[in-house]
Amino acid sequence: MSGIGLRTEGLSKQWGAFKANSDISLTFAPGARHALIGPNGAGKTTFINLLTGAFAPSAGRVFLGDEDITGLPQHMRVKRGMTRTFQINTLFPGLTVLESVMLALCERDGRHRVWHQTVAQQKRQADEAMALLASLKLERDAGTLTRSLAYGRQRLVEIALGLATRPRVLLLDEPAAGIPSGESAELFEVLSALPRDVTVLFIEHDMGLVFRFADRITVLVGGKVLCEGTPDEISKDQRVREVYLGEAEHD
Ligand SMILES: Nc1ncnc2c1ncn2[C@@H]1O[C@H](COP(=O)(O)OP(=O)(O)OP(=O)(O)O)[C@@H](O)[C@H]1O
Repeated sequence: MSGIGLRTEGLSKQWGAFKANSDISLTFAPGARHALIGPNGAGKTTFINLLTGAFAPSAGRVFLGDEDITGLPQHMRVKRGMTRTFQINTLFPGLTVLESVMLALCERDGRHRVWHQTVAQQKRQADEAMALLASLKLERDAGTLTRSLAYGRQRLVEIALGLATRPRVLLLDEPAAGIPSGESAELFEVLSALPRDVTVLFIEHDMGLVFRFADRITVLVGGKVLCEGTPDEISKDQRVREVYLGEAEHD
């Protein structure tokens, strides 16, 4: 499948009088590695929740390619090619890495309620799962229980489960949260090597990783877009330095 863009128009989320997202209009180009940054409470996770359909917007629209998906439930958005990972670990601890990915493939193919599969089907699925694990440099962990993996590798397995849905847009909410810094760079190396037909939007607090791996950056502050641009433009933007990067002491 080819890459697909994502666009929002006037997206807003309000709880009572509190505006967590205000009038956000953004475009994420097909194949982009787009970072969403901003101080704590800026509304980044809320925005992702509006994209995935976990929250209904108070106003505004979401487009996947040319299709208006604002009214679609979450599982239909996954079917259309939009997948997310979470800040928290959501793995089955008692399954091996390979079993976990094969389960995700079964689910994708609608075979999770079928008790019988032919040997040929199983083989195809195992081959696909192993290829996916290889693309994330996880093949040597295929037979390991997910609970026995180092945390950084567990996060990679989560990304493998997301990729098993064959996303065209992958939304990552702090994929490196809780990972030691050496391992988080490795995780981002793997992510940046994903095929360009997957559009990646990620939330990340580590400015080193953001500036190394993003080709576009959007800065959210107080639920609004402060600015958007290339890493070079963002690093030179005086407003960003004052509001956000000053805090993170990025140079
Ligand atoms: N379900 C909810 N009901 C009410 N307020 C909420 C809800 N979810 C989030 N908020 C509020 O919206 C604001 C934005 O939260 P959000 O989690 O989107 O920020 P964030 O930029 O992702 O922050 P962080 O970087 O700390 O994860 C916060 O003040 C939060 O308390």
